[in-house]
Amino acid sequence: MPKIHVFDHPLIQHKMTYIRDTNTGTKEFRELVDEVATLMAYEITRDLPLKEVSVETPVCTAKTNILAGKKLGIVPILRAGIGMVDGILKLIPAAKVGHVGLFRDPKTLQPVEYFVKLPSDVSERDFILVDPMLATGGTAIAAADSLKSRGAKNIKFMCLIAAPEGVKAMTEAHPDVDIYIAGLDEKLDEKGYIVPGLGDAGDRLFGTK
Ligand SMILES: O=P(O)(O)OC[C@H]1O[C@H](OP(=O)(O)OP(=O)(O)O)[C@H](O)[C@@H]1O
Ligand SMILES: O=c1cc[nH]c(=O)[nH]1
Ligand SMILES: [Mg+2]
Repeated sequence: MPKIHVFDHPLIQHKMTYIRDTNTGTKEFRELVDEVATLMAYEITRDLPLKEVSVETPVCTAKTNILAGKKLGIVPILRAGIGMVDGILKLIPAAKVGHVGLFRDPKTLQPVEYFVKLPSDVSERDFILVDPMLATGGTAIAAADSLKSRGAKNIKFMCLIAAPEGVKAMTEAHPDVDIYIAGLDEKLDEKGYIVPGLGDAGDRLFGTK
C-alpha cells in the first residue's frame, strides 16, 4: 500500500495558514507556494539513495556521500502545479521538467487532458508529480495514468492540500504512488472544493478570478 506523508514541520504549517487566508493576494500567494514547495522537496528527498565517494579536503582524503539513484523528473499538472516547480528546482536543479495539462470539468468534475510533454528518457527517471490540490482525485489519477502509459515506473505525488476522498481514490487507483501532503483537510463541498481548503489554486496563483 502507498505511504501517506502529512508534513507537520512548523514552517510548512505556518506558511500554509497564509496560503489558505482569502486575504492573501496573488503575489504573496505565489511566493508562499514556492517556499512551501521547497520545504516539501527537502522532506520528500529524504530517502534518495547515496553512494560513497572519496574527496580531497585541504587536510586529507575523506570518504563521503553523493546522490546515487536514478535521475529525477518533476511533472506539474497544469495550471496550478506550475506554481510549485521553481521551489522544487531550487533543491534539485538538475531535474528535468515534464508537463501534463488537465482541467477538471466544473459540471462533471471529470479530468480533461489537453497537453502532455515529458522528458524523452521517461522510463529512466523517478518522477515527482505535483499539484497543489487533491480533491476528488480524478486529476491526479489521470496524470499518473498518463505518466505510466508513457513509461514512468516510479512516481511520488506531492500536493499542498488533500481531501480524504481524493487520498482514498488515488491510493486505490495507484497503490504504488506515495502521497506527500502539507495539509489533510476535512471533506469536499457539493461543488467538489476542498473544505476548508484554499479556494481555486490556479485562480489564486495566476490572478484569474
Ligand atoms: O482532484 P480533482 O477533483 O480532480 O481536482 C483537483 C484539480 O483541480 C484543480 O485544477 P483545475 O481544474 O482548477 O485547473 P487549473 O489548474 O487550470 O485551474 C487543481 O489544481 C487540480 O488539478
Ligand atoms: O478546492 C479545490 C478543489 C479543486 N481544485 C482547486 O483548485 N481547489
Ligand atoms: Mg483551477
